[in-house]
Amino acid sequence: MAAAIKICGISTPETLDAVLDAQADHVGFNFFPPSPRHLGLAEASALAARAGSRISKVGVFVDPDDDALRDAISAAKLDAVQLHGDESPARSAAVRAQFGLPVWKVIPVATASDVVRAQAYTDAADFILFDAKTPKDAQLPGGMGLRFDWGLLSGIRMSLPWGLAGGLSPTNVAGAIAATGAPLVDTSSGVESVPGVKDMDKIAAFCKAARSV
Ligand SMILES: O=C(O)c1ccccc1NCC(=O)[C@H](O)[C@H](O)COP(=O)(O)O
Repeated sequence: MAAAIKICGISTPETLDAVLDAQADHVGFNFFPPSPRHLGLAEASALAARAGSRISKVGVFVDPDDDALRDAISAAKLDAVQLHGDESPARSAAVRAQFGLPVWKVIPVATASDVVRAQAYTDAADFILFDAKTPKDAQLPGGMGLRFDWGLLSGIRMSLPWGLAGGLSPTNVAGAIAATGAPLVDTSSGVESVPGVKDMDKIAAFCKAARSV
């Protein structure tokens, strides 16, 4: 079965349309203010209205408080919440219980022990997204175009559904799926011309390449 596709960090109507035209499965809306892909509530609301129910809308957050989650979920009619910070299993479970949406917990990966850590979220999240661990002094915890050693996922047995992120692009996504068996792939900077500016041709090329495996 083809890997599902999430295009993250969409911030304009035109690039949202490219994602819809390419029939990606999920679109990511970023609610982390320091990100170049960050959306205000009014922008997110307008994009969500344009997308309607044609695609699953995933909100990306970094250690959000409940007010931030409530406002974004309501404005963007989110279908899932992606927790991309240091959220513990208890916090992840609390978000899920309070807001009644599936929680995607991001596990930053640099070593084999990071992959093992995902098991702690078995009863606290609905989906695990493995992403490259960014350096301690990095500006962002994601969306940096960094990849990790995909070999760390070799033979992986997960109790939760999972996906792969980190440095994926139209040129390497097919190889990434072939190497890891990832059931979902996620990209942000790999389909951009400069940070925060999505490229419609790259979005189409990414989706085509992901489906070629
Ligand atoms: O994209 C961002 O700016 C961002 C900022 C803070 C937390 C997460 C962020 N992105 C989340 C994603 O799901 C990205 O798609 C994922 O990190 C992969 O990014 P990239 O390596 O650029 O493809």
